[in-house]
Amino acid sequence: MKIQESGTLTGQNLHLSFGSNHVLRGIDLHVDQGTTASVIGPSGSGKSTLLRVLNRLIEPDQGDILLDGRSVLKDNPDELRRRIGMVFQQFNLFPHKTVLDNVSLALRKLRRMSADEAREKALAQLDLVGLKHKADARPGNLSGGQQQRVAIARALAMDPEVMFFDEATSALDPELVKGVLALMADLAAGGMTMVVVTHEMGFSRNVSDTVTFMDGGVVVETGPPAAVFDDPQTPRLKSFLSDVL
Ligand SMILES: Nc1ncnc2c1ncn2[C@@H]1O[C@H](COP(=O)(O)OP(=O)(O)OP(=O)(O)O)[C@@H](O)[C@H]1O
Repeated sequence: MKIQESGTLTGQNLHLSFGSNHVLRGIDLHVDQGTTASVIGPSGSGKSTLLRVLNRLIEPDQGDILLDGRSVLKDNPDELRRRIGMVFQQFNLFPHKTVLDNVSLALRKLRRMSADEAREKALAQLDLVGLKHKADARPGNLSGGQQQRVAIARALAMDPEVMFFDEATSALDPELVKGVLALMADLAAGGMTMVVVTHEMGFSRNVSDTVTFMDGGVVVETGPPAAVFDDPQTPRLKSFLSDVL
């Protein structure tokens, strides 16, 4: 994996409404380059929406997004999405293409690599996630955990500065969750900058540098895992933790 020397990401006072539903109500989130921020909170609190706003799949109504201290809102949104890799709950692989083609396609189309170059890079990336031997398989013949590791390889192949994970293990059978979380932990330990929306409290506590607890579209508490999990300050976080731990 190529570790980037840039990738400090900041969301400032982000607001977003869907019609009359004010989903993000002034969110601040800061992730230093080389660190992992996890975002936790009850269903509907706005976690996924925050990720989509931070990579400009949805434009914020208000607020700013900075990469390495520079606002990116006036840039072409494709430029930001090129710099941020995204892994979704539902892998989003092309079912009719091989695993290798799934990983190499964007390298050829967006990075204009030759077929040989893209193949080489895709195989190296698949090797990193332990799936080089599945290069010629179709996604449907892989387990959910393997498919998610292919999706991670596909995102990493683009050399992103930051990786976003949106409940990457929520669709997996319990026995497959561990392998994907272990891969994510390896990436974090290797210095990747990551924002991880997760219901996996063990991962959040053990792997993150910071934990942000959202509820009702606001950040209720944020801090290092020990503070958030062992010394919650607000009734809302106390109640959430007593429900999920
Ligand atoms: N595309 C959309 N159009 C309209 N409303 C939306 C859209 N996406 C999300 N919402 C609404 O925004 C709110 C926040 O949803 P979001 O998916 O961000 O929450 P979440 O914290 O990620 O929840 P979960 O943990 O269940 O995934 C919800 O009320 C949801 O119904």
